[in-house]
Amino acid sequence: MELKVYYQSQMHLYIEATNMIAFVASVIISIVLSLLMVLVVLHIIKVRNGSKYLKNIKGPKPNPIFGNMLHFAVPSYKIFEVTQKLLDEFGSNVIIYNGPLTRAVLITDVKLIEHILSSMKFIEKSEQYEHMYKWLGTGLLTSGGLKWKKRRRMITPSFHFSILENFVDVFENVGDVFVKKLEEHVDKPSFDIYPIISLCTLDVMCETSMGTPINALNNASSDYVRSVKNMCKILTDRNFSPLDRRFYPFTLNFYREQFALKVLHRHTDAVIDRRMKEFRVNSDQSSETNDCGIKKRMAFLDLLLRSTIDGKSLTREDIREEVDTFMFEGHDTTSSAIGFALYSLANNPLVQQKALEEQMEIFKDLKNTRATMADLQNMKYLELVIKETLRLYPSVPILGRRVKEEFEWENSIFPKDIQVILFAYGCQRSDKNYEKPLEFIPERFLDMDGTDPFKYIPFSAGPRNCIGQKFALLEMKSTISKVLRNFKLLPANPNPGLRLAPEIILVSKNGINVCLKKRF
Ligand code: HEM
Repeated sequence: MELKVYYQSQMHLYIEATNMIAFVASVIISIVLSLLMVLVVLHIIKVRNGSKYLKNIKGPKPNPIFGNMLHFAVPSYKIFEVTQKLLDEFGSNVIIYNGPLTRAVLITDVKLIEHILSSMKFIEKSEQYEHMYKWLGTGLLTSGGLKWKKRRRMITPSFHFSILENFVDVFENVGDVFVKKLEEHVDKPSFDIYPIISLCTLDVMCETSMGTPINALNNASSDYVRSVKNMCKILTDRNFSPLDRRFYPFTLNFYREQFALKVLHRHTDAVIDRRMKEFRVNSDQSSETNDCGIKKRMAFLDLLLRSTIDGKSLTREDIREEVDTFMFEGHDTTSSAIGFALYSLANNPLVQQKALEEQMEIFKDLKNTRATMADLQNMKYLELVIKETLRLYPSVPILGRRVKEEFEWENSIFPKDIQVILFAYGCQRSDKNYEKPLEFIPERFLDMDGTDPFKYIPFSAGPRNCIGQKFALLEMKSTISKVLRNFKLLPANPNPGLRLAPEIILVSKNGINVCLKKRF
């Protein structure tokens, strides 16, 4: 009898629990359905109301829930293919719904690119750059408005010729270690050169921006090096995540980011504190010379310590923003460009031969000479090779801006706050802008005078162009020249080619594979 009562009560509990679950499930389903309904209605209203705007700009039909994002739900190395199809179908500017209610315009029209890039009205960055705030704060790359203007004015003199000249030694020293590392791969039929280049450019940026070597080439597993790499990966993941940003704190990357940030900021803060102390101690003497009276090399950090805005020195946080920005913006961009330049030289033997002949004219002893600033400036053909590399493989393939003011363009009104995606990669590979656009022809830059400068924007253009482009060009010349003089570059065997993908920078998902033979 007791057992029966027990079973009955258990059964009763079971039915109650089942009813409760069914009730909760139906509430959740109703909420989700209502939200979807609201989304669909808002989407329809938005699309209808939007008809006043962007009248002459077409795009694929958006889905009320995902917008056009399902088009981009492909492996990252297929994104360029998808984008090209959209441009072929809808013209040189395309509307893309990057969510149910938000849209952006993908732009390859050179005149429209010029209109946006050349104007002080359109200097605000798009919302993707906000993912970088935790690491870079609002330094030169991510800031906008008055803060950006003041910082730009303050930092511009740090890239003066006389300051860059001091960095040539750093390029050369790190380049020597780089060549030693490459020697470990000589005669292999194929190897991915990119990871070694990336450590090389990290070493250059650490020493030039903080004045402290990190020796990444020989210590790739140091906490700082791993954290820089992890942060770059996390930023890429966030840019392509279909998850709404509000869910980010519930992802593993959020915790990885916290950890990486601690390491990165601790390192930069420690270097800044040390240099600040030295600066205070030396401020009565000339801190620009060492104990023997020899002129010391100034890192960007030292220049920032001496800078003022509105008569006030920068705080530690201000300086950290800029130093971290140089670390981020200066290392991966340059490694991408060096990687694709070496790949292009390996796969274009006649171009490589011409570049080598130029090196032979400049250096009597190809192997043991260190390049000077004058040597680097004499590398005219190598400069064409680098320019052509950045045309076909722009390190920053996409530039994002948020339009802060409504404007009209060829009978289409661009609404305030719309995001525009300036597609440098598409523009620089279009047959509207270049003959034989997919061929690697450095000589094309010999007679580019008088053609539209906005069809070539690897360093962006206008007021927010790359402040580090001269630095980057010198670093690239120094590094590529060393590789050319020490090794013959050959295509990888077998040659897997490149699987290009627009991450934060342009990458090849299957690596940058080449083969090296020693020249001596
Ligand atoms: C091949 C190498 C490089 C390429 C292709 C490149 C490209 C670019 C591009 C396209 C922008 C504009 C980004 C945007 O509007 O979102 C930019 C901005 C910037 N770059 Fe570079 N960059 C390179 C190297 C460097 C180096 C070596 C440094 C530092 C030493 C640097 C520092 C910066 C900074 C601080 C900005 C922000 C400028 C501003 O908004 O005022 N870049 N770069």
